[in-house]
Amino acid sequence: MSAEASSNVTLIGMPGSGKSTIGVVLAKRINRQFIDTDLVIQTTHQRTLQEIMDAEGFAEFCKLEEEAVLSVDVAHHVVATGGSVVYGPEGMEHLKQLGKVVFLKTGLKTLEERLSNMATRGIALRPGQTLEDLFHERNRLYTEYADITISCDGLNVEQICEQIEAALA
Ligand SMILES: Nc1ncnc2c1ncn2[C@@H]1O[C@H](COP(=O)(O)OP(=O)(O)O)[C@@H](O)[C@H]1O
Ligand SMILES: O=C(O)C1=C[C@@H](OP(=O)(O)O)[C@@H](O)[C@H](O)C1
Ligand SMILES: [Mg+2]
Repeated sequence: MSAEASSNVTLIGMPGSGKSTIGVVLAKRINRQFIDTDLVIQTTHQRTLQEIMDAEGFAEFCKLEEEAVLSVDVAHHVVATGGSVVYGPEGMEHLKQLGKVVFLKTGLKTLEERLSNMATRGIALRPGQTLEDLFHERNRLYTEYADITISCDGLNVEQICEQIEAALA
């Protein structure tokens, strides 16, 4: 990995774990640009994530998400991803090449409190899958891909940024 490429920091974790919120604050604090792959998908396809998910379904959404991730070619960025990014192994390999991958680990209770709008938030749930099922399935994948894991429960955005910065130093 080149020094230039390794300057990126990619945030992964469950929907509601704070990737988009923390990403932009972290970028400002450590003087990087910010990119959210959810917005790359939306602007590329000129549709909201929910519209894509409703029209195309889970498998196609994941394919479009991986394509969007593979199109990201940046340096000195904080990259916030969508929670389902870990279903795309090639996309994850690409993000690992671009820099450090940080897992924002958040407990199920915190996520349940934050994700009151599950039905409209465009979460890639398979038929019959609950948030708890998803939580267990995804946590294994996030852990596998993470270079750094931050336990976020009980911390505010600034405290999480401080922990990420300390782990990157
Ligand atoms: N550390 C935190 N403490 C309290 N609320 C948070 C924290 N991080 C994120 N949030 C809130 O949780 C919600 C989901 O955050 P978001 O950044 O959209 O998560 P993600 O991008 O991982 O889905 C938002 O309402 C955000 O304000
Ligand atoms: O985890 C998921 O299944 C998803 C999370 C969303 O992003 P956030 O993790 O930023 O909410 C978005 O990519 C899409 O709606 C699917
Ligand atoms: Mg987000």
